[in-house]
Amino acid sequence: MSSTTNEKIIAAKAALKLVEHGMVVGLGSGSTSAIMIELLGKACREGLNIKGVASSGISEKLAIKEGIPVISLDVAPKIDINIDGADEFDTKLQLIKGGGGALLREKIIAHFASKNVIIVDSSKKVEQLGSFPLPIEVIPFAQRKIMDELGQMGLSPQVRLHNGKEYRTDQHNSILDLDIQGQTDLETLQSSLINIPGIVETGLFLNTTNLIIMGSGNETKTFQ
Ligand SMILES: O=C(CO)[C@H](O)[C@H](O)COP(=O)(O)O
Repeated sequence: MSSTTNEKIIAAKAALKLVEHGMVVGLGSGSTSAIMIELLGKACREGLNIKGVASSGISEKLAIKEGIPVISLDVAPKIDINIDGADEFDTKLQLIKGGGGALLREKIIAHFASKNVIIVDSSKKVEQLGSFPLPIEVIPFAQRKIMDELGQMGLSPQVRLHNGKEYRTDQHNSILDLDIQGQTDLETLQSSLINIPGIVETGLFLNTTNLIIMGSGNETKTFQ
């Protein structure tokens, strides 16, 4: 097993300790969240009584396979805890997410959750966000014009591809990956992007996270 995978498992095991009987749990997306879902599934099979709200079709399928009762956000009375991964984080608990293309539902769940826990391996910690290209979800109808505008803003948008075709999200939208290196005013960047009609959401998670659990070697480090 790679040291990165080991760190993801260690972080997920630490997060599992925060999940209590009766909770509604937000299920993140990506490889670290998949480990989390597998751990939650095992705990459910051993008697833990929780319900999950999935942030992507892939996570939903995995959760069902693992035996976690999955409910839709609409019928969830609340989300007690949301456990998700990240592509980058800084010590101000700001994140870039969306490497797996699930940023919209991930951000919706994060907004409605009482507590947001991010689980990561140590490669995800950065001084300043932006080495990882920022994913944004856009309506395909407006994609070409949005790309022109983002190009003028110096953000070098790239259309995300999958198997040689344009990637489509669970909501049938496109993902553009932006170069935000050197951008320090992330709140303003978020406002500028979200104000462009056709940009549905961005992968900047600036004020949602309560706790980050990072696997570091055989230990965890926390940021809160
Ligand atoms: O935001 C995400 C998916 O949209 C993931 O949480 C992010 O890409 C991290 O993935 P991984 O755990 O595989 O490194």
